[in-house]
Amino acid sequence: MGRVGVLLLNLGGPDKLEDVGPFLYNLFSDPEIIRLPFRWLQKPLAWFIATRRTRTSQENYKQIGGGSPLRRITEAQGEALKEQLSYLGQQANIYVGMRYWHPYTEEAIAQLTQDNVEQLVILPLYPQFSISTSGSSFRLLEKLWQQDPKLQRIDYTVIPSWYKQSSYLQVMAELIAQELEQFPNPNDVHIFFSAHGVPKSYVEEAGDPYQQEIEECTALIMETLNRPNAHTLAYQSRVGPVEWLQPYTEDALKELAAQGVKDLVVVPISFVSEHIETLQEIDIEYREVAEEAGIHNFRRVPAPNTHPVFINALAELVIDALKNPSFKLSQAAQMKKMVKMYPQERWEWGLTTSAEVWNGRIAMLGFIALIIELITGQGILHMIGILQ
Ligand SMILES: C=CC1=C(C)c2cc3[nH]c(cc4nc(cc5[nH]c(cc1n2)c(C)c5CCC(=O)O)C(CCC(=O)O)=C4C)c(C)c3C=C
Ligand SMILES: [Fe+2]
Ligand SMILES: [Fe+2]
Repeated sequence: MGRVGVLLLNLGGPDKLEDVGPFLYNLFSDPEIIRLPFRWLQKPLAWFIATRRTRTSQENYKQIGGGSPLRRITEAQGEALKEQLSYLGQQANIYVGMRYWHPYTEEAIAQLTQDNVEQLVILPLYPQFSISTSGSSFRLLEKLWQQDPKLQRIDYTVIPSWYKQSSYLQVMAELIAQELEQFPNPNDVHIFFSAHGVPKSYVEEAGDPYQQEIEECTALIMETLNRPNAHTLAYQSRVGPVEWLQPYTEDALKELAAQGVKDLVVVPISFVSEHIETLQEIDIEYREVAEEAGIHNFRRVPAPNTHPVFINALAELVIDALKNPSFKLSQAAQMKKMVKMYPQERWEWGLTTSAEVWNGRIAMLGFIALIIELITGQGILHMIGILQ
């Protein structure tokens, strides 16, 4: 076996408050995050939304110490994975590639080519696949591969999603059980799975398998836990005015409180590391919502981070991937036949010449309206709540 590398993919987060603006700009510039009919509008709109969101987002990062812990935790996971792989007899170099902040995926790719990696396992640190997370990273990697003949010589394989992996299910069940045991009557505690949301159209129009994988993952964790507790699945972190997957976490918490639930354990299900959406959104914002509604005993299950059973899950995934036939980026990006990802797909209304002309005119009007709104602070985006 040649020199082996493992590329861990994650979203990235601002290390300090000054990074928040440029990080948000990178995020909103991604067409897999904001799906627009006109590609040329992407960057101005990204700049606009990022500018308007920076202050609120900075306030949130301030509450968790002034920056995201995602880089530190992901690097620690990488070191622990290297050790565990070596213990299992597999030597490998680990590379961390973030989508929207340092260390960028491009930096990781440059490093692994310099190290002459011959066999590579691409492992997203998202248990479930979504167009907006793993899909976006795969799309970027596909582009980098097409551009670089050196990369094309690497024998690589992709793990598109891994929410069914037995050691992962085991660690989730263990972490939940530990939290349940903190209550006087563990079996009476309500288990609340809070998944990261995505716009409903991703699932219903673009064919994102995310919701189905989240639902299956929840059922598998409950099966592994093997306890009689009642449970709920809801979706957090909605951004913007469009409809996202429902029920929303906030509404579901109020609903459970109205039903008389007093003891609750929240399980963050789309993440494997602590970050702003666990430390700020769940621990501060949703706790407040729950307590105000009457759920007085609110606990949160920690993310797996560097838990040894979780690191072993990652190591098992890598070892299995090296043994199995390789899975290519093009296959991973289009796992389900309906999945539509940019830039391949074009909107139907852009397919005729006259439609293109009209698209351009409408987009120009939209862009002018956007600039006016930016200057005056008044307009449709304020009215519908996308801007404050
Ligand atoms: C606007 C659309 C967004 C979609 C769709 C989305 C999906 C999605 N995101 C994660 C995981 C993470 N998101 C993080 C930050 C973050 N995400 C969005 C927006 C969307 N996410 C924003 C605006 C931000 C910045 C924070 C904020 O201002 O709210 C992070 C990094 C957090 C950190 O600690 O820095 C992660 C991780 C998943 C799993 C997901 C869909 C499945
Ligand atoms: Fe989010
Ligand atoms: Fe996000």
